[in-house]
Amino acid sequence: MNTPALSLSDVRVVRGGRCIASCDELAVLPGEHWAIMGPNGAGKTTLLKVAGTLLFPSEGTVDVLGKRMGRVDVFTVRMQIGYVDPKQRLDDMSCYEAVLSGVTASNGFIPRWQPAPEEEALARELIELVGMASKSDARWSRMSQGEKARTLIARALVTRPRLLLLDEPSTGLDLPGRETLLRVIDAMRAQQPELSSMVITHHVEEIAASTTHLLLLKDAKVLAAGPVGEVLTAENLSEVFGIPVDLSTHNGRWMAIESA
Ligand SMILES: Nc1ncnc2c1ncn2[C@@H]1O[C@H](COP(=O)(O)OP(=O)(O)OP(=O)(O)O)[C@@H](O)[C@H]1O
Repeated sequence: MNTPALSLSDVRVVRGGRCIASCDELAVLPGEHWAIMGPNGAGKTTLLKVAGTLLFPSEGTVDVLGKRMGRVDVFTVRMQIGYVDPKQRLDDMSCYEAVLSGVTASNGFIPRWQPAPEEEALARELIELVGMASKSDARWSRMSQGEKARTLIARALVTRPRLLLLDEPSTGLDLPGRETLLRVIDAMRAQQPELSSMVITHHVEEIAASTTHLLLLKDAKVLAAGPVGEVLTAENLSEVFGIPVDLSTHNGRWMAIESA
């Protein structure tokens, strides 16, 4: 059976008496790659945190990688989830050390910890995958935002997660930086066919070509969810963002502007 990487049912997150995110039904299958879009405050990060077992909903059922939240030790599930928050700060270590530190999920290199040779080899492989091989000695404090984003993705992949969750990975990147990051995301998905991923983004130009599905959120509710070809429409974008939108495609990617 194709057990979903993530399954949400009647989920509601309530804070201060207000529902800040909800989702009636959602299943993310192995090999599916979802983009999550919606206006500021729509509840995107809140839902991603629920998916990452970092936040428990006030109501509803959450199954992550076949395990029901509330019935299992979340730490065992978390080891199979890669969560990338580009705002995360790491100690001032090298790219190689930062990636390896993902094995122990520590923000710093544990002095007496010795990585296994396979872990070192995987770290090098992932550094290559994210295009940081020539900068594996670069220190965190001197990395550009794009280099940090790529290092954090490699770090999240070092435990070979089955579910990868990225919260606005393109934030603050210039055009070449964004395009490099999207190539990294496409390459990573191609290399790991069983991986499922969810990526929050604010702009359709930041949706990687390998994206299979889209979740649109508005006012803490799901406005539409399904295959990207069906859900990513000018009509849906206009409704979710509250302005008339023209949408076009180019080489398997998308562009959106306000309609004249
Ligand atoms: N702990 C909390 N207590 C009360 N309100 C919260 C809490 N965390 C988030 N919120 C509110 O819930 C709403 C949804 O927040 P969330 O961060 O999920 O939105 P988002 O769609 O990711 O927004 P953005 O695009 O601005 O990052 C926002 O109005 C936010 O202020």
